[in-house]
Amino acid sequence: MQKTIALVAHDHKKPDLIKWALSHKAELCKHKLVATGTTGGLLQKELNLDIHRFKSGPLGGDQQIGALIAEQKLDCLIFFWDPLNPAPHDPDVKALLRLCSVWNLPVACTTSTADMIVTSPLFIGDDYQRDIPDL
Ligand SMILES: O=C(CO)COP(=O)(O)O
Repeated sequence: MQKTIALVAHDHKKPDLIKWALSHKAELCKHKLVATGTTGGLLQKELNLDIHRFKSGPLGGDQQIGALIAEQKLDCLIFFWDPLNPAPHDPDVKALLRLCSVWNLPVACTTSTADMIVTSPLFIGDDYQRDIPDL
């Protein structure tokens, strides 16, 4: 089943995300891809895939992706945030990660976790239904 996957990386982590996405292009191209602005532009160029680009993270892109989660329109987030450099929009970053926990969304913040998510039979198959809050 086609899923919607969001791809986001902070500036120092963008090379890692591009490398990771190239190595999983065969799986990623089966799904609908969305991204924050700058990340999406780079990925589009490197992967040559159609990617819906939201606003840049500091301009509200993280919040737009958060809204997708709250509306149950997102299936997975790959978010390589930067633990070594402060972001001006840190509250937005925190809010996005918080919503992943609220909605039990599969989220990867490292390449190893991202590898495991997109190669998991639970991700690739159609049967797995994650629990979502009954609010
Ligand atoms: O800041 C970001 C995520 O918090 C990413 O935004 P960009 O993809 O526009 O750089």
